[in-house]
Amino acid sequence: MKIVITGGAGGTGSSTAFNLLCGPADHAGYEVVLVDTRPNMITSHSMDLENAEALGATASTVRGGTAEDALDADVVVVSAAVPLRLNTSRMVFLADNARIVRDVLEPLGTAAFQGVVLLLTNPVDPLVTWAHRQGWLPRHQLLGYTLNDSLRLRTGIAQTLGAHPREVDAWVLGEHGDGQVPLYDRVRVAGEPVSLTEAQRAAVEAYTGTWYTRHVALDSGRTSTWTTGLGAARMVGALAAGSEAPVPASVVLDGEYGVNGVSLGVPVTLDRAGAHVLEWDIGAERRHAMEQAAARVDDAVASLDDTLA
Ligand SMILES: NC(=O)c1ccc[n+]([C@@H]2O[C@H](COP(=O)([O-])OP(=O)(O)OC[C@H]3O[C@@H](n4cnc5c(N)ncnc54)[C@H](O)[C@@H]3O)[C@@H](O)[C@H]2O)c1
Repeated sequence: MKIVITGGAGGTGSSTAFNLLCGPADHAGYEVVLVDTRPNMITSHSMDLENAEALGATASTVRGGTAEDALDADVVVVSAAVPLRLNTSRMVFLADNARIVRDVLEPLGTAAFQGVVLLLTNPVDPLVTWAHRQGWLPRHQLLGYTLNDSLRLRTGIAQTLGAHPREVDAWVLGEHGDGQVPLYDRVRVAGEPVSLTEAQRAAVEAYTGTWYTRHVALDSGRTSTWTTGLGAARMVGALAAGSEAPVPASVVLDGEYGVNGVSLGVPVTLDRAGAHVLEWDIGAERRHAMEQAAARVDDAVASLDDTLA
């Protein structure tokens, strides 16, 4: 498996590489290639990470590379982006990051790329939607990383109920942004269904609803690099080996959940071909929320088309 990380000198990209090198022993050895517009930083990470190979659980390797490495990769993780700055919505990065994503993905479209792209760059749903509309990649080969919303919901529930987050199974679909659609009626703790009281739900939402703004307001200049690198590496592992375990990811929908032609977070299974959408019965209220989230993303893409025209 050749895994190219474009933006690999940055926080999430280098964390993804690290987690791929340390990954579970049942994952195959990966050839991890770091690509970035900061060559010295790539060299720095490669010199550091290649020494960690000796402690790795598999025969994975890491090296620096160039943009051409992506063309024959099995998976391209894209975390290339402009630097984080103070904001209250990921949408402020849409136009600047779309230009970067175009530089990365357009050549893949031209080269009839056969692998899968996992896009981390924000705002992830409009960028996946927009990139798909350019005709560069079929929808199953282009997925956006949205796992963190569900992880934050699991953490919020765990803290509220005094459980360990690992025991909590809880899902957020919809937009990786204001149009989140949490599935409170599917919450399980230690395998058992759990119904939160209004007060418990309010406590959870106080955690999840403010996580992004609280973190950005720290003005640290860093994103959620540890969680995202670990989550992205796990998803690469599922893409490589194939997995029946559902995970959330943003995929352009083709009528599923009442949405057409817009990418939103939905449950998927992963294998070498990419993402396969699972259609769960989420009820009329949440289907409506999915449609509203799709309208928000669609509006953002329309504004982007105007900006880039
Ligand atoms: N989807 C999610 O849940 C999630 C989670 C965390 C971060 N993110 C997003 O991921 C992106 C990256 O975050 P980060 O913390 O790694 O940022 P970062 O600033 O640390 O890294 C971005 C890297 O992209 C590189 N880059 C810029 N233009 C490039 C180009 N044309 N080609 C190759 N490399 C290029 C930069 O040199 C830099 O090393 C941001 O958009 C962030 O919001 C998404």
